[in-house]
Amino acid sequence: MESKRNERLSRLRVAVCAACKRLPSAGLVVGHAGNVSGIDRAAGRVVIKPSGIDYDLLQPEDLVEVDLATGAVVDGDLRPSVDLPHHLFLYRNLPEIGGVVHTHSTYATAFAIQERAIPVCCTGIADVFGGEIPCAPYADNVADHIGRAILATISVAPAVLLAKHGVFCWGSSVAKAIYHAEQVEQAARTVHLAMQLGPVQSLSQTQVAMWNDRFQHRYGQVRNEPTVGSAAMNLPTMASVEE
Ligand SMILES: O=C(CO)[C@@H](O)[C@H](O)COP(=O)(O)O
Repeated sequence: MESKRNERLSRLRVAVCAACKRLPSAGLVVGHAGNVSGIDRAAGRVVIKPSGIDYDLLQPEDLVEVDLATGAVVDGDLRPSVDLPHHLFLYRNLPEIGGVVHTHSTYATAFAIQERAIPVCCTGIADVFGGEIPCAPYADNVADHIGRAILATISVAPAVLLAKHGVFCWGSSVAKAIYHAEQVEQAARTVHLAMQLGPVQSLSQTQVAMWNDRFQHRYGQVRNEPTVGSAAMNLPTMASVEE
């Protein structure tokens, strides 16, 4: 029993470490910005990036393991990401999620600086997000202010922009959370370009629902894992972590 739990947690460390390394390689962060975490709900543990660490040097054993209920560090010599309280807040309030990613990716943060949602104005955004990517009002970094701002803003999309700050995304696994972070930036870049050409109009709710339903339920293969993200990165999914 104990060995299965330890095995799960070490696989989670591998997944979170690989996802961390994906942030700079996908162009979603510069320097030490951003962070990734994953959760093992059966163990009640969150594994998160250490604060201010070089992504190049990061190893699974460097990650910090935290107790979900208390927020106490239970394994790791390094200080956890400064954004740990927001990750914990999301895990405590969104029981279905398995991974959280925070970035300052360029185009998405440009929308956040303008305090503007990314509209659902093309089929790719409808597919992945099922609606606009909303923007939460500015929140300072004290206590659970950022977590509360995100929670109050969530609609259907597994992502929220944070005014004057960046992006928080999540998913049922670490791999899906990273996939959503990549897709947010792709959406922001595309919509930004479209806006240079003239005003953009959102798709109707009916059209958004049709595209999203097909993508979420009939696109790809039976497990419908994202074909970019977990497969391309060969990351373990939360399902395999839970096996
Ligand atoms: O947005 C922030 C801090 O407000 C973070 O994304 C930092 O850019 C990275 O912090 P660590 O995860 O390294 O502590």
